[in-house]
Amino acid sequence: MKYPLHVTSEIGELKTVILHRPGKEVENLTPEYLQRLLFDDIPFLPAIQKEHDYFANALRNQGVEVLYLERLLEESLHSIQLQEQFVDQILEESKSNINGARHNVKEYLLHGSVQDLVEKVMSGVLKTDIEQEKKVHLYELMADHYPFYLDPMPNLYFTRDPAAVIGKGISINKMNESARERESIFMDYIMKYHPRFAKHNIPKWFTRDSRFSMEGGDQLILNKHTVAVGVSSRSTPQAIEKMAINLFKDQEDITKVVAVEIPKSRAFMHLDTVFTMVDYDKFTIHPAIEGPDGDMRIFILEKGEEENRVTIKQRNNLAETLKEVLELKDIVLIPCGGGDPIAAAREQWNDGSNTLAIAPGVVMTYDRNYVSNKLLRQHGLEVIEIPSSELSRGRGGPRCMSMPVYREDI
Ligand SMILES: NC(=O)NCCC[C@H](N)C(=O)O
Repeated sequence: MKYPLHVTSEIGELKTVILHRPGKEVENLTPEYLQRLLFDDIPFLPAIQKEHDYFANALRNQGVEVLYLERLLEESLHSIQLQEQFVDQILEESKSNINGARHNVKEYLLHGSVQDLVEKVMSGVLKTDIEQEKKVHLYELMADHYPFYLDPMPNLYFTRDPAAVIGKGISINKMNESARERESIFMDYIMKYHPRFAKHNIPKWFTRDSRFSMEGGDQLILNKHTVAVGVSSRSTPQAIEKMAINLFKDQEDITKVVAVEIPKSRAFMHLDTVFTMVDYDKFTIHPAIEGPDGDMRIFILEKGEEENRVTIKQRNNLAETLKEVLELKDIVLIPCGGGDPIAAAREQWNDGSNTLAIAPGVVMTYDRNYVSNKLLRQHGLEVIEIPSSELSRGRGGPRCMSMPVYREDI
């Protein structure tokens, strides 16, 4: 069987991708919990599903194999024993909400098909889901005070963040936000138990038991030698260094990890919300990540002399650093919203810089970012637009909504 993981760039022809079709979890959002669950508004489920289906079909029309996270997880939980083990881990990691009610919630989750199990875990378990006569604790009787035993996971359709394939291996991420912490359990199970992945000895460059967080939106593979990682509100320098050491040991071609510091703000939560690669020498950028005179804090990590050490060189200009590490004479930075302060801020808020390259020079973007889309076309890119009224409410774009597992080399 063909080795299932291979990603050596951001732009190589995309062959296989993992998506999650938004489900009932987004209907379990209410205004009170929006901020904690990292949403700015409540999507209309039939409409967000329609837009997501359009996205998946657009990928298929380009010859991309679309795998769904929910199906992969169901196929991974192929024995009763694994289903129980999975539920125990989910309950363990959701402990704040299930004090004393563990047995009831476990029984509720395991009663039914494996599809039901996965759907219930993703959509959350409401106090009203458990029969009234089984409840013995005060908090269980107070659904109005807090409605959930298990919180919903509305951010699951951003499959980019909980894990990232790099080269022949994977980084199973330690999520920074508690609302997203459990999401990376799914990819851990898929890699360990799904028949497509389990029999290959897949290297893990980073694991979710780390004390320090890192999320996939910050992990960009510039070419087969170079990975860029955002130092952001979500990804820590400690995690980046740890992953760099592991990559330098076992991913033969990787020689450089470039840590790019970005402002710690909600609008710029990951590097891919402000910077993506769209062609061999072209990148989208939100100009606000550069300080006055284009200054930034950028660090190039390389393998150190001593075991488990790296050497670090500092740089301060993104364009110059990209030319240096990619060995290019020139590069083009395409500013989100054309650099106009209003259009740039508006389109960046709706993920105007968050493009998904499906081949060199061919990208998927949200239709609403018409200023940025026009500019990308003026720079010679082929732009495939995705409807985005509802998808954009979760604050992520086409790159955030996709986890590439196989790309052709460039
Ligand atoms: N890579 C990305 O930027 N992903 C978007 C994640 C949005 C989600 N609501 C979050 O705050 O984590």
